[in-house]
Amino acid sequence: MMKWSKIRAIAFDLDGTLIDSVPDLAAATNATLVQRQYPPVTEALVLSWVGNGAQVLMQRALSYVSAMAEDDPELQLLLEQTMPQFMHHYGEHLQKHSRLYPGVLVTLQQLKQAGFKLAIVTNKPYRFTVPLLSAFGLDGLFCEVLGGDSLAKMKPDPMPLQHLLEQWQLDESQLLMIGDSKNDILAAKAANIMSIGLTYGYNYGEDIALSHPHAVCENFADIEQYLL
Ligand SMILES: O=C(O)COP(=O)(O)O
Repeated sequence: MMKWSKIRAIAFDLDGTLIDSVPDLAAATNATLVQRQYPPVTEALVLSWVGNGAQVLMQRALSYVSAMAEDDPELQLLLEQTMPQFMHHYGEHLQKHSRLYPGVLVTLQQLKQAGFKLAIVTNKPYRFTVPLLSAFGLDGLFCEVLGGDSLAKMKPDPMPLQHLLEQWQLDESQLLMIGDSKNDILAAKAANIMSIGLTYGYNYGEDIALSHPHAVCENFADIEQYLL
């Protein structure tokens, strides 16, 4: 039986949960596409491609503009050539237009104050995750930061969450995953831990409730009712 009162540590997703990062991801995607002589795409399209890390985002973007299938070997080759350009552009944009969602900073501070161990478990490459956290004054709050490339597998694989369980010597009932995407909820279920789904982020246009997290919240601060 899963119980909120057992939770001692919380893993947070980043994009679409703590930070609205799509404006900068879209700017970097478009700078890359234009550099490759493709037309730019809308922010709404980029939003629908976020969730499985930088490489898959660019793979979806290139497939869209070139009309090649995502698994076409020619697209794979193009992707390999294009990734360094995307990584450069995203490094340039990182926090230009991104913003923290309402209530994030205060709620995280209160949870830390209450004694919860906090971690970031994102599919964003690690090298962008750390500077983004510090740009928004969040860096001191987390004892562990795992990027999409920190371990051999990323969400929806449970590996990053299993890593935290092991690292922190926690029982499965003591770790909670909070995120906006089905990748977060699937990873939590595969790791046999509790999860909260947030409705305001990016989930490929799907209702997060369809992934059956243990609770659904409309605002970040609403998570407090289960924890404080
Ligand atoms: O970078 C992505 O594709 C998604 O990142 P997230 O796991 O923080 O939502």
